[in-house]
Amino acid sequence: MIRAHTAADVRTAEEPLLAAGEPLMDRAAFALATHVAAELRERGHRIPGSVILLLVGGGNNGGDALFAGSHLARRGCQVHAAVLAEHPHAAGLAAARAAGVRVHELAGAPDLNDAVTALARRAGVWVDALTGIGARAPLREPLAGLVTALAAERAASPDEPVVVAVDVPSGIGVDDGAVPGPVLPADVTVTMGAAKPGLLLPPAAALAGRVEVVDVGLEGGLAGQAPAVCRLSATDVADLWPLPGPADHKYTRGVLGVVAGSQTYPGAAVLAVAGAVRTGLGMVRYHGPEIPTSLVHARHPEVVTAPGRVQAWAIGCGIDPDDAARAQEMERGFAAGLAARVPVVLDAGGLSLVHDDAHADLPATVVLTPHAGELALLLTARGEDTTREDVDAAPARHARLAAEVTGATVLLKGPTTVVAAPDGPLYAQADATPWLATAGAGDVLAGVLGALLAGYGDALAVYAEGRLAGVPASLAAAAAYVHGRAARLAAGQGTPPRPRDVIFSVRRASHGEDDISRHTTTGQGGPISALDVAVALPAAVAGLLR
Ligand SMILES: NC(=O)C1=CN([C@@H]2O[C@H](COP(=O)(O)OP(=O)(O)OC[C@H]3O[C@@H](n4cnc5c(N)ncnc54)[C@H](O)[C@@H]3O)[C@@H](O)[C@H]2O)[C@@H](O)CC1
Ligand SMILES: Nc1ncnc2c1ncn2[C@@H]1O[C@H](COP(=O)(O)OP(=O)(O)O)[C@@H](O)[C@H]1O
Ligand SMILES: [K+]
Repeated sequence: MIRAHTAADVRTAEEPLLAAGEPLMDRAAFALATHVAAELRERGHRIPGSVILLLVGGGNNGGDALFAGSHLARRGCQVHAAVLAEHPHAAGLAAARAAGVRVHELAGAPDLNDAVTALARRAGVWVDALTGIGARAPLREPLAGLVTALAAERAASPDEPVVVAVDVPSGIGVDDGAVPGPVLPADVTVTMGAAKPGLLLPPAAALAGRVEVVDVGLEGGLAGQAPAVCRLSATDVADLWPLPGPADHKYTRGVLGVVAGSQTYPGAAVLAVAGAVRTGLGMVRYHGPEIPTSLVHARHPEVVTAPGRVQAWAIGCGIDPDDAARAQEMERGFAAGLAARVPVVLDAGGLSLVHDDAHADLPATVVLTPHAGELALLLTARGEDTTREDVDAAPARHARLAAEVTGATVLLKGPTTVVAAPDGPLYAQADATPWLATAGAGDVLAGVLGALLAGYGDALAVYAEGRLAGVPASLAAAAAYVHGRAARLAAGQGTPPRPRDVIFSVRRASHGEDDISRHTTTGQGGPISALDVAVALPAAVAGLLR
């Protein structure tokens, strides 16, 4: 699991170490230099003679780059430092000069953008060390204008330089993932001590490139702090997965009640049921009129239509809340779920059930699965005027707000899926492929999540605040992971990039045991339908449990 910590938590963890004289910046700078060298090698460049430009701001972030630059200069690189602050890190500057880094003091220069762009054109690597966790986004002028000019220069240059961001791409919202102003997109972000929320959360995460976490010795200090944002990896999801044992039967494995599909959208019933059945569970009880039912049976003869006890509900895919008969069935299912205190997934039309505040204080075992447009409608209906654009600009904040307003867990769909409960960490899962942006994919996800929740059976039925707090959110994140993994398999792209807690450690580097392994990706893949995703689910789960 990747655990991201806020800037404040990182500072709290740093304090005692700095007071004890631990050389945190030396470790950060050494690892940064090692990563820059690795990027050069990976692209087939020799390290001696490579031209590197450091973009140096006035804080310790700039200090990291100056010390790293001195290591690289000693290894024969031609290192230029564009120093953009009046008072850069003094010891870093001295070390850089002593090692032969060419220092260009450009703070206040009238032709700043031109001067830096001219240096940038000659460099194969740009190191973005303008600001780190000490800055509040957006970047102020003149840095904002400079970053805009550099981003344009990079996009226009035939041999795109490698951009390595130090700790975070300068200008992102470190704690909330906002992008309120210009940011230079990075290929790699080398982040110190722990990932930061903005490196996992959309929209900023898309500007960070690959994230490498450097072990500077903060783990002990951070262990006591709850992470702000988590990302599950295959191992975490495997640990959460309900495995059938020899004594299990269909009722102990979990039964899911599904209210999905309508005359108008019959396919949604088939897709939600396919998602559930192929995720694995004891039984699906499907509730619907003749038309979706016959289609569901044609594809899934194992589905039962007799009413009876269930361990979870999935309600709303392919249902228009204005369809009075179907709306009534959704309400009946929801009321039954709440009365029995079993988990309920509300998707698509089912979200209208929580548009008014009749259900003000839902348990976190109710999981809402809106996309950005549906979340905006829900929040607006609950008195928080919100547009789809607002949600896209700050997905995590709006998912959390909806969780607070309703009490439910909220899984917000999108290129990165964000899960928020009223408290506890956020989850940000980026395991899918843009091929998944296709009609019906959300119906499959509702089935996956319903099956997973049903698989926890009565353990979640008695969920209160205690031992299982946070479990619905982690299961929602697990469902997003498996859904994304199935989409990648279906598209022929292999398994999701493997996130690692510590991708690179200083200790390993100094022993020469370079442990950087590469992502398991197989090309661009090809188009998929929602049904293809459902079909790939058993293989996605099996691959996970290997
Ligand atoms: N405390 C330490 O010893 C360590 C710190 N580390 C590095 O230090 C960084 C934090 O350093 P600092 O606390 O000095 O802060 P930063 O270096 O993140 O930022 C401070 C600088 O940015 C400027 N600034 C702030 N907001 C701005 C804005 N909106 N627009 C333009 N300029 C702005 C400030 O005037 C100041 O010059 C981390 O991100 C990390 O890179 C690492 O070296 C690990 C050890
Ligand atoms: N660009 C993207 N990259 C990866 N996954 C995406 C992207 N866009 C959408 N998705 C995923 O595709 C699914 C679409 O669901 P949804 O919008 O509910 O579609 P539908 O209502 O047609 O089923 C969600 O799981 C979402 O997270
Ligand atoms: K930076």
